[in-house]
Amino acid sequence: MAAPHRLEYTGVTVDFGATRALEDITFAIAPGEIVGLLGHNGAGKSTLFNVTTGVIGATSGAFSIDGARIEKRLTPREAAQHGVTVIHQEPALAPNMSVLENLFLARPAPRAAERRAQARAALEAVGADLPLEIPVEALGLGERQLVDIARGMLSGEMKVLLLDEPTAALGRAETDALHELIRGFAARGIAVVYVSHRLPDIMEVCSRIVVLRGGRVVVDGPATDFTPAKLADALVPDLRSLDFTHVEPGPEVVSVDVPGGTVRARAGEVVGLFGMAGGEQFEIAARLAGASGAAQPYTLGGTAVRFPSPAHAIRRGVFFVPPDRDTEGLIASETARDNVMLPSYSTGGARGWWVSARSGADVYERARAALDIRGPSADAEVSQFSGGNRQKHLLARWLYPAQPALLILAQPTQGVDVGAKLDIVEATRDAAARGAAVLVASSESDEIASMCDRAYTVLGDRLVPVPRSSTFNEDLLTSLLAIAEPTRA
Ligand SMILES: Nc1ncnc2c1ncn2[C@@H]1O[C@H](COP(=O)(O)OP(=O)(O)OP(=O)(O)O)[C@@H](O)[C@H]1O
Repeated sequence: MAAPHRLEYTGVTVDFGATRALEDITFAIAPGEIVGLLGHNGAGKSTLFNVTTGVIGATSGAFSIDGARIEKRLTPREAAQHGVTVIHQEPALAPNMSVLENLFLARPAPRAAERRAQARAALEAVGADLPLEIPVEALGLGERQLVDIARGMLSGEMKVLLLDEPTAALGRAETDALHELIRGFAARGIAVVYVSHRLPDIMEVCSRIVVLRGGRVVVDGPATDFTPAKLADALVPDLRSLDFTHVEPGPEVVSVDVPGGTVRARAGEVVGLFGMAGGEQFEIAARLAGASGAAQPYTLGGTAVRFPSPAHAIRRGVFFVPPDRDTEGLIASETARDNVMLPSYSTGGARGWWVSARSGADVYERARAALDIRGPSADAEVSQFSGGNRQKHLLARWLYPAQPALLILAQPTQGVDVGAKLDIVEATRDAAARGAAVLVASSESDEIASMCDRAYTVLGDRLVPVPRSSTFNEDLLTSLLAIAEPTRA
């Protein structure tokens, strides 16, 4: 008789009130398979993971692990005991506790010597030779993810590994290392489900592709059947092209001296700030918006400014979308509409923005249509929207209620699906066409290339202007390598 499937879903359906997030999900994964789970924002990927890890219960249907059928909702701990491990983009670890303490957090710990031996074995299994006593906050993101995976290994035999956008914030080398580790796990018979909006990552490691749309499985086949274009088409059948028109730039809006040179942007321009993952470009972005400890003096619309807080910057039309959407941007318990309209309610009237002439509801609906936001109604809590649709709310807040003078976006299209990327690029180009200067800070060269008129590459005390060209994406990477080389030597 054939070995049972490692993981099998049979008729899993999940309703959130009137929203059906998953409908009759039925598919099985063999030991050693690496399945790429794809779908646009709100398609149901996180919901399926949450059912599998016991975060939520299915409305109907069940799943089984190694043939053992699981009908009722497990606690997350029971799910771990069944061999289910999940890795998120940002690992859920206690930052100021040590590696060792984190490994045994919320689980029965053996005696000290045994604990250390088990910890070492688990870290070795994930290829992480880390000191046990160092606080987790001292580690890089890639290393923190490895600690998280090692934690999963301590629960017993790992049977199923769920990866939820694990590489979204990783650099190339860390991504390669993680992929190698995933392949190793698969070779040992673990079933892997890999969620990512980065199609090249999926194509690189997955042996099979499952696409969700509207909570249902719409495509299921071997990865070799797909080209990137075919995949994009399966995800968003009516994908438009990424072209945009450049407007003739107006007067200079911003000029700021940073180590290595001066960053300038004119009205109508979208200018990239490109660098390493977690690099200086994000600090520059936050400083301009008053969102960093050190207030940065610079020239805005011809006058010298220095914003001690985001509120000061907002009053001058400097809007900032930070990279970490959920913790820095949105208020989970407020409605979707209020999350978009909130800053305008407090300051809009005084400045006579057009928001004051219309009701907030109109503005919200306009933003929602322009960004193609999908999910529950405007009155639902924003936490009920999927990750990508939450992100669109944050962008909507700064793009629609008021016209920005300077719009600063950090990784605006990270974690959103291919269709949503286009919506965001269009909305950003539109803000520029209406007269804003836009700065886009990113560590993804293709994100910069998809929306910017030109860019600066920043690293350490170096700043290199990169003009747009037909090889813009490669030029960005080359410029980063060129300034990174001497510092490595
Ligand atoms: N707590 C909740 N309450 C109500 N609706 C929810 C809740 N969580 C998710 N949903 C809805 O379930 C659907 C599926 O969302 P899910 O988060 O699974 O999507 P996803 O595929 O992971 O999307 P993304 O790529 O944007 O993270 C969406 O319509 C979402 O609005």
